Amino acid sequence: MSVKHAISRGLELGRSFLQIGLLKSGGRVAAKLRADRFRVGQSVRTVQPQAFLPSRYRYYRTSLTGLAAQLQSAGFRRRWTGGSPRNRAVFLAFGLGVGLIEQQLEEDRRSAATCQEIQAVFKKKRFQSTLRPFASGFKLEDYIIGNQIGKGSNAAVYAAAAQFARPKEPERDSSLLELRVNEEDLQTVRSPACCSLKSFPLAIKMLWNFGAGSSSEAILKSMSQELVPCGPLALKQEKEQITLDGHFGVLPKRVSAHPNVIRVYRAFTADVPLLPGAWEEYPDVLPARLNPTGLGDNRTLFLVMKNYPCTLRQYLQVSTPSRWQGSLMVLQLLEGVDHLCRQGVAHRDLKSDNILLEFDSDGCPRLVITDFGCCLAQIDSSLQLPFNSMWVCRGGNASLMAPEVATAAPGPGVVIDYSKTDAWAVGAISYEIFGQHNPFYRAMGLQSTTYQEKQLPPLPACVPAGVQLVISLLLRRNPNKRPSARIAANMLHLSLWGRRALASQDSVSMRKLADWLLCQSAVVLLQGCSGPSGNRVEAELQRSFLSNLELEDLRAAVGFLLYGRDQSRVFMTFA
Ligand SMILES: Nc1ncnc2c1ncn2[C@@H]1O[C@H](COP(=O)(O)OP(=O)(O)OP(=O)(O)O)[C@@H](O)[C@H]1O
Repeated sequence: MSVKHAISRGLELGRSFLQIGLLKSGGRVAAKLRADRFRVGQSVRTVQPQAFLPSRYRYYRTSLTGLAAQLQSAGFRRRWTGGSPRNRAVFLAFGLGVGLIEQQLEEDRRSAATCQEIQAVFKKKRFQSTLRPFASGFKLEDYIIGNQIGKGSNAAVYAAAAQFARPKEPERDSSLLELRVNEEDLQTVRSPACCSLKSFPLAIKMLWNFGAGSSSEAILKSMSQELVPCGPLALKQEKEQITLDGHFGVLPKRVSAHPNVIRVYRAFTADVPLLPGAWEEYPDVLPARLNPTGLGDNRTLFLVMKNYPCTLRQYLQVSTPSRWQGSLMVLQLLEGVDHLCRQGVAHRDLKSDNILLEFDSDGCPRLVITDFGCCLAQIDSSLQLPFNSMWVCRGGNASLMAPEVATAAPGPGVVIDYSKTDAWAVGAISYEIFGQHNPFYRAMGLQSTTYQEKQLPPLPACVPAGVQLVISLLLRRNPNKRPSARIAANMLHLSLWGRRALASQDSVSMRKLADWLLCQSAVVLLQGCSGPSGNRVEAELQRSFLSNLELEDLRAAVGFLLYGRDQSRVFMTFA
C-alpha cells in the first residue's frame, strides 16, 4: 500500500469514528452523516439536522475526546509505532485527522465561550414594561370602566383607566357605582372616541365564574392558570400565599416579563358588577343578585392588563403585512413561545384571537401572547402531562392541537409531551399572517389528527424561502423531527440578519458565525444607547436572540437551514 493510500485510509478511519458517534442513539439510527460531503476542517457540515441534537453531539464529542486521549497514551503509541511502515503511515494520517478534529473542538470551545459571553451581556438587559408602575389598584372601585372591548367563552374584557392615575376632574372622579347609576355618563363611556387607548390605557378581564364558589381562595385556585402572566406585584401580599387543599401552597408558576407575552399588572377578586352590555351579551353568567335566572357565582376574578388596539385576527382582517413584517411577526410568536417553554409553560390555546397587537414607533406590529386560561404550568416545569383519563384537559381550540396531542389516547402510563405543541400552532397561524387561510380551520380544511405533510398548501411565492422552510418544519407531524421554538427562532434570525455568515455554498464556519454574532451584539448595544430605537420590535427581537444564545441551538438551526438549502436548492435570502 502506498503512503498516499495509507493516509487516505487513516482519514477514512477517523471519519468512520465520527459516523459511529453520530449514528447510534438509543439503538435507532436517527442521524446520518453524509460522509461523501464531509471534509475535515469544516466546522458545521451539511448533515441531517437531527445529527445536531445535543445528546448526540455530546456523544460524538465525547468519543472524539476519548479517542484523542487514547492516541496520546504511550501504550497505544508503542503498539502502532512499533509496527510496519504501512501501519505507521496509517497512524500518522489518523493522528493528523484527530489533530484537525482537536483543532475543530478548540474552535467550538471558543465559539461556545463567545455565545456565553454575549448571552451574559444581554441577559442583564432585562425587558421592562413601558407602562408606569402604579401602587394601588387591588379593588374594582380603583378603576373607571369603559367600553367592552372583547369577549370570549370565559370572560368579557373592558377598557379601563386607573382612578388614582386620573386628573382630578369632577366628572372623571366618579366611582364605578356612580358610572353605573348615571346613564348619561354611561353613554359617554360607551362612545368609541371616549374609549381611546389614551383615555383608557388599561384592559380589565372579568372571568365568568360558575361553580368555583365565591371565596377568594376558591376563585384563585380554580382560575389559577390565568395568573401565570402576573407580574410580581399583581396580587395583594396576603393573597400571595393561599390555602390550597388544606395546605399552605404558593400560587402557580409565573412567567417573567417578555415583550411578546402579556403582563397582568393586577389580579383581584370582587363582586360581579353589572357592566355595559352585560344584560344583552352575557345575562346567563350573571349572579342571581343581578339576574334572577343567572347561573354565575357572586364573586369572580379580575385581571388588569395593558389595553391593546386589536387582536392579530382583527388586524389581519383589514391588512396584509409585508413579507418582512410577516417574518418578524412569526419570529415574535416563536420568541414568545420559547420564553414560555423555558419557564415550563405551554400555552395550549394559541390562535389569532389570543394574540394581541400594537405598533412600535416604526409602525411594525408587535405581537403579544395572551389568555393563559388553558395553559399547562406544572411546578416541575416538565411540560409532560399524564394522560390517564379522557377527563384530563388537553388544551383549548381542537383545530390547532398539535398531532401528538390530538391523536393521544388516554391510558395508564400515557404522557403527552407539550414541549413543541405551541411551536406547531405557530406554524399553522403563520399561514394567516401571510394572508392565507389557516389550513386547519375551514370545514374542508386539514385535520391535525390525519394530515400528511405533503397536503399542506403552498405559501405565497413572495414568502422568503427561509421562512417557508421554518413553517414547513414547524408543521412536521413527528415532534422529534420538528424544531423547538428556540431553534426555529434561531433559523429565522439567521435568515433575516445573518445571511452573510451563511453565504458559503457547502458549509458554515463556526468562526464566521461567531464573528457575525459579535458584530450583531455591537450593533444592538449601540442601538440601545441611541435611545428609543431600543423599543422597536426589531431591536427587541435581536436582544431576545442574543440573550438566549446557545451554541448547540445555533448549530441545530444552521443544520436545518443547510438541510433545507440542500432540499430546495434555494439559497435563503431576503434580498
Ligand atoms: N389586554 C387586552 N387589550 C385589548 N383587548 C383584549 C385584551 N385582552 C383581551 N382582549 C379582547 O378580549 C377578547 C377575549 O379575551 P380572552 O381571549 O382573554 O377571553 P377568553 O374568554 O379567555 O377567550 P377564549 O374564548 O379564548 O377562552 C380577546 O379576543 C380580545 O379581543
